[in-house]
Amino acid sequence: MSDQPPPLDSEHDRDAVFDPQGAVPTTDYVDAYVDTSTLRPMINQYIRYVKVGGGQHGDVYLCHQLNARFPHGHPERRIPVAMKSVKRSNPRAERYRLLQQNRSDLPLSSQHTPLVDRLNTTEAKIKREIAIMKKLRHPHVVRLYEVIDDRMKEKIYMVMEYLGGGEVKWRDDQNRPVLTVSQTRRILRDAVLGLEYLHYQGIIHRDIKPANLLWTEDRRQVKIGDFGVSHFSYAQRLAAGGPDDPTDPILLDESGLTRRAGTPSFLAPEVVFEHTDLVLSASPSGTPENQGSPSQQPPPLPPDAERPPITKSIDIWALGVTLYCLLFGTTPFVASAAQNGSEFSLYKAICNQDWPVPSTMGYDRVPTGGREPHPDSEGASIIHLLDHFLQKDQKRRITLDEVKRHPWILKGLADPDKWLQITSPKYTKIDVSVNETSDAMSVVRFRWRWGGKLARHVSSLLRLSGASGRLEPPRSADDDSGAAPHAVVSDPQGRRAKFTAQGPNGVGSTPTIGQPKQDKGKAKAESPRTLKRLPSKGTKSLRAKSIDREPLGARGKSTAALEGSASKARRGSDTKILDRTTSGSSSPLSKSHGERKTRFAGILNWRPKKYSSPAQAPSPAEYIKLQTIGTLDGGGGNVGGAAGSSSQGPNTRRSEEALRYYRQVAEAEESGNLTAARRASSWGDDSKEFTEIVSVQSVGQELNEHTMNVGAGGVSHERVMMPVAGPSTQSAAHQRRLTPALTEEEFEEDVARYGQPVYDDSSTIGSVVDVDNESGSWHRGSELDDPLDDEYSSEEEEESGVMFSPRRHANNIDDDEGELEYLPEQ
Ligand SMILES: Nc1ncnc2c1ncn2[C@@H]1O[C@H](COP(=O)(O)OP(=O)(O)OP(=O)(O)O)[C@@H](O)[C@H]1O
Repeated sequence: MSDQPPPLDSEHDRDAVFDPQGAVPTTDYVDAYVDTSTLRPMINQYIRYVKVGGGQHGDVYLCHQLNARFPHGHPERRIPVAMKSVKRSNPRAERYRLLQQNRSDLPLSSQHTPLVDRLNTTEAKIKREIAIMKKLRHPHVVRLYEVIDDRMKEKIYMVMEYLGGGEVKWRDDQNRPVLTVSQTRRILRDAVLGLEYLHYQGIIHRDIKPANLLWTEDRRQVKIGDFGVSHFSYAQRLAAGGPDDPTDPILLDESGLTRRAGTPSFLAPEVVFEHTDLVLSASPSGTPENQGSPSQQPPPLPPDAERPPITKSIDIWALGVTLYCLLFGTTPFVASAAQNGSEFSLYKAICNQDWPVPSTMGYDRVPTGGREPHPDSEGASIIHLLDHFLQKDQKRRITLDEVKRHPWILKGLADPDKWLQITSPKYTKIDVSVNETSDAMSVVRFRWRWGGKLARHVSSLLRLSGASGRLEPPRSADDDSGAAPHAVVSDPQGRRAKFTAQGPNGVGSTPTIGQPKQDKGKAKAESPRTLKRLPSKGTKSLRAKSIDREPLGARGKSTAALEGSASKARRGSDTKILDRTTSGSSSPLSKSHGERKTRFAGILNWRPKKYSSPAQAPSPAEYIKLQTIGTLDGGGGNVGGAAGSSSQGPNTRRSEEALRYYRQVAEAEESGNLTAARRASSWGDDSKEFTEIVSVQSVGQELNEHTMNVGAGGVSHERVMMPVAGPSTQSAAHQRRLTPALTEEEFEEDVARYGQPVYDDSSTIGSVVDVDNESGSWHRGSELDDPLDDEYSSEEEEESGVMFSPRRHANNIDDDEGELEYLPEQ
């Protein structure tokens, strides 16, 4: 395997990686339609399918990005993405915030009130999450592709890489581990790499836990997601060797770090420092002799005791807790039942107690040897690592670099030195300045104009009749021929309009690596008539006039200003703590293309030909292959692992259920498509290896938990499919087979009520208390919204100003009143 894999940008290169270059674009309009082929709702170029997750601020949907530039059947014509829709204002969160502010015993000192919280909106928090995600580009970090932010709408949409495997599940309903030790090691490796990259970028995640590690669809890799409470530290970025580049000022507000956020069982001792006992503070190693027992409570710290700084080390602690969870099926520290499972008793335990060592670890029940394992045993190695992870004194806690070099982590890797070299975050550095971000704005759009009133009327008729993608007879899911109503092509220099004919389906707003340059011309040629047509007489845009274009400069500025920051408020749950379940509860074209290429030359390994220093930079294939080698080693395949067993633990699976739900249809209609995104994340662009790994799978094999849960880096015994159609064709029996996580009663009830199974989940819990104002309360995250929320006719979306209307197809544009309108450059 050569260091420099072949270039990826030959036309229709099936191994091209879906890895949009440049800044994440912000699209400043929302056009909502009903896709007439699938009767699914569409937002811009995205067809929305099922809800795969719900969080504090919004829901996450599986969507397909249509890319009409590719022919029917092309694997990249429809790329699965995850779309998180979040409301700008969350009345409940706002009420809670106001309540906090109004409570006289809960003064929020301005000193500790982050800038974004002074801005005081849910929107600011979302903006912060977006601003952070925009900076991230790593194989083990969930990627943000596009932000759809129409200021006239109530919701902001974040289009992300779709992780079809769902959250990492780590225990069954009996609190037994469901992952093998080998699988656990591979998950940890992935998480360490992702986290190392985050820290290198100056980002503290603050909510590392299994539920925020998402599986790729094939369960070979995990990626870190959910940056809702993450914190960007410019100081840390510089300390990590990062460049002194201009960045979003709102992200520079360091005060947010003093506010507690995260999930209680995963909070580091320094975060809940005030619960530390005096004895421990005198000898902060956290050794067993420092344990505090309820009967012999050592005195608490004096009030003026100095709080340790909150650093990236809190993520390392949380990763250690995560490792413990995966190995043992329980959290290392639990709230005391004697104290009614109060959160304070949990914090006491975190700060003062040692953690127990169960006799076996993993689904495969590997003996640990307890606290005194045989020195040569795997148990000894793991307990040693855990000891260093769960070091209460942050100064003595292990660093990620040390974790990577730990013998257990390196175990089985074919070439550990090489692995260490190529996974260094210095190869994955990315710098996206504010200017670049704001530059990635729409300058040209085409408007699909046709009977707005009629569209709304039809839409409402559809709603009244209860028609929906979910309940309607099946349509050809790939019958999406073409252009959706609008196209946005960024022109960061704001000089000229760029024409595309494919509308929002095109890559104008989400470019694709490997996209031949000729495509633009080709696209023009495909529908030249469209571009020349004049606006239709007497027709109305479905979009509000007020979102018409504004001067580029103004828009760019406003976007920059919008890049808010916020530490995401989290909600906690005493109940969760009591139940020991807290842990699991839970395109951009800008600047010149050449310049962009250069700027991103050092990013990852996807485009090796652009490395300035080939001798240093590993090739994508090398990176991936080594990863694969490392994860196929030493019992690594572990197909026998029980990851994500059928038991319905506190973490339910939505993404993977949704995926499996579609899989059968995919088999019927598409031949094993594997998105480039997935190839990128799993195998890179080495087509040979990809073929070797994927093509051996037995297509007709029955799906089951066993084969679906091979673990990070394991060998999938399933053919990897794209979800391509709605679930409506499935019989109840078929659905039952695909939803093992549901009980019989749940299944029947769901089918009776909704016509299909509905998946359950719960939100992350966390805190919005200021660490200096401990009396803040905890409360549970909201449950998922109405399971029918993914209907395009939802009241909520009407309230939000999103009206789905029937969408027309590009190949029908000559039929009647349909027109494309080109809005010229101002
Ligand atoms: N990119 C993705 N691909 C697939 N599923 C996803 C993706 N992102 C999120 N999900 C699913 O949606 C759920 C909620 O997403 P996320 O955690 O980002 O929302 P949130 O509002 O921050 O939630 P929380 O309140 O738990 O923090 C996740 O637990 C996961 O199951």
